[in-house]
Amino acid sequence: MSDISFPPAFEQRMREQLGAQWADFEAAHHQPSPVSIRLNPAKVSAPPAGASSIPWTSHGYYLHERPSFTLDPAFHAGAYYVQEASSMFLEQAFRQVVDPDKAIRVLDLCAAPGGKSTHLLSLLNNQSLLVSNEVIRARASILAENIQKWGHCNAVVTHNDPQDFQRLQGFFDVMVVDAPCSGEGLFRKDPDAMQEWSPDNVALCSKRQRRILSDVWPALKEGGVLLYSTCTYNADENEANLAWLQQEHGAEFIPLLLNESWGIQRVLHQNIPGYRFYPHNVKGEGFFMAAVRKTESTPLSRVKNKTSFMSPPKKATEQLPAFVRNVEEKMFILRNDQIQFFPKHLAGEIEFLTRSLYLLTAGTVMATLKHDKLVPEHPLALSLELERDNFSQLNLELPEALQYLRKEGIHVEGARKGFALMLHNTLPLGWMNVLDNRSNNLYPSDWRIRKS
Ligand SMILES: C[S@@+](CC[C@H](N)C(=O)[O-])C[C@H]1O[C@@H](n2cnc3c(N)ncnc32)[C@H](O)[C@@H]1O
Repeated sequence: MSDISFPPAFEQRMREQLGAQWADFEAAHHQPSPVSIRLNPAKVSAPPAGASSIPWTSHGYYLHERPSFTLDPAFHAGAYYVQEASSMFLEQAFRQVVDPDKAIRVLDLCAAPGGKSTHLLSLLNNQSLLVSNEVIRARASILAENIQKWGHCNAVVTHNDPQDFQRLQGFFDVMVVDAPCSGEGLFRKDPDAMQEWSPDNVALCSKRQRRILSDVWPALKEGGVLLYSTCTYNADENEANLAWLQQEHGAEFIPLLLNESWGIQRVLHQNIPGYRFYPHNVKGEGFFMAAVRKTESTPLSRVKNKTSFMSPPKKATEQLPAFVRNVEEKMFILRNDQIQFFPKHLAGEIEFLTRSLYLLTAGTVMATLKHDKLVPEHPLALSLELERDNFSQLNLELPEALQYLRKEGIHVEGARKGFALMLHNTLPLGWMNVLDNRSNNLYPSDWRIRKS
């Protein structure tokens, strides 16, 4: 049993906060963290052998041991996301407050590496739009990678400061703010996080969270819903921030229904309900979530239907049906020699975003244009919209699949000349370019497996 010594000020506060439950809380920190994944229901349906369901989410599973995810081709194919179980409670909040049939605009403000955004994509209907934002550049690239892997084309990845969203008055129906926090709920999983913890850091985080909330609040429409979460236990970063939001702006709190057996604690602060996850009561890490409805009147941004995107040249457009399903329902745009596509009905909204924010990706990055020819990009191989039957497909056994994912050379006997799709257990992994006497592995260098 490893010895855990909490920062003294943290321990003192938690002892007061938990009372008789303190001993159980401390004991939970001597237990291993549960390992959990969330399946991409658009790519796989069968749970892994021996896995057990996470009760508050439809596609989340606890694994009985931690496999090497890096050496599992399905992980690289976007078939699942490795995510901490408590965070998947987002699904409960979302399903309880959002009409599933309505086309809505959702912002995930602090989105990297993409756990909540990929989850939201599985919950949203095809008519809806997800704007997934990250303020730190390197993290925004990882976010874009994870969104592309998930395979949906109704997401935009932006790299902006929260205050930039003030340009989008009343634009969003739902906002998820999974705020940067002091991380008390991660002490079991990552004991090094305790080194960074201090009462001053909690105060700093709380101040920053208020600034983030007030920066982004104008972009939520009247009647819109904010889902606020952190992975920390203290009230200053959670319910006190929400009480502040209510005082400063018009907001009402939305109670969520809980199943008692889940072990989630309902907290009330000035009559404001929040939901707290403690590792001794819940099979997951520390987490907090609350749902808030905006009651303050807000002017609405005017989105025009007319767009001024650059279209691909005619010769390229003629080739699109060979690559993508239902091209008539999509808009294809040319951005820096790359063709990206998204649902046609979202064109006005995405144009509006392009004028107001810095977009890394708009929908799926499908191909690069080379002398009027389309060279497919990696995300197209993982896209749910790929016209798969138009390509040679080669199912690789595990050793070859790993060779492919390391970007090594592999034999592609029997594949037609041209771009061929590499698969493992029927899941697309990426492209090979098959030439007369050789073939080129087109797996992206940045994404390749480096582990032996
Ligand atoms: C808790 S993490 C988000 C995790 C993510 N929602 C997920 O489920 O994968 C918080 C994120 O906020 C970002 N962040 C840090 N400072 C920020 C700020 N001042 N404004 C907005 N986001 C910030 C961090 O880079 C980090 O990606």
